[in-house]
Amino acid sequence: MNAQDLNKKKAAEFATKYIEAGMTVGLGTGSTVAFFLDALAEKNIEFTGVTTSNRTAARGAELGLKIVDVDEVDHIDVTVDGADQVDTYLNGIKGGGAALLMEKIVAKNSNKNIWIVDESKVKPTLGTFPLPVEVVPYGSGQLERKLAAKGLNPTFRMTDAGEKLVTDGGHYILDLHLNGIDSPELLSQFLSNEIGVVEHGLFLNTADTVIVGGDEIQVLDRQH
Ligand SMILES: O=C[C@H](O)[C@H](O)[C@H](O)COP(=O)(O)O
Repeated sequence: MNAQDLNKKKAAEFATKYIEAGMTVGLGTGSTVAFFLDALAEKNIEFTGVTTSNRTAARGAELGLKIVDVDEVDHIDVTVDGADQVDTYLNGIKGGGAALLMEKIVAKNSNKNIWIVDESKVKPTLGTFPLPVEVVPYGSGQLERKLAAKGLNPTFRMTDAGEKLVTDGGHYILDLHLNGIDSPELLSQFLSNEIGVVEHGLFLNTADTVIVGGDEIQVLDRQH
């Protein structure tokens, strides 16, 4: 296992401390969350897991975990998810695995959000990781041109087969290749107001705690 994966695994294993029997737990998506699912299965406690993607639902089922959809629960105690980049205010970019829409819905319905990342993902400012924007297929070419004219350097996310990637929700992803984001709040507002944008990967004021895997584990808590 390479150093980055080892650090993801360390953060994921540490996060299981926050999960108690009987809880309803939002389960994010991605390679770091995959380590978390393994560690949770090993912990062998009863809990209800709320999925954020077909991938997480399938892996959870393979591990014998109880997995339900978000509308089947009346609350979510805590959600554990990965992130692609996290800044010093604990804002982040998510969606590298194309699961941002369901992840944001689950996060916004959770009492607490914990992110698990390896140390290479913590940056002073956001934006060197391409920002995913989930868009309705109809008119997405027009939207791409509009975002390009704004200097936001969009590209459609493609599959290995050379097709436009389709998310679990049936949408496309436009990745914005930015050179840093001066104001995440303004960009978030701008994107949210564009017709055809379903959701974007800026997760602002969402994470309560970020667990950073490195030589040592760092636990960063949001200052409310
Ligand atoms: O859409 C995917 C998610 O936002 C992931 O949590 C994020 O991309 C981090 O993924 P990974 O743990 O594989 O680096």
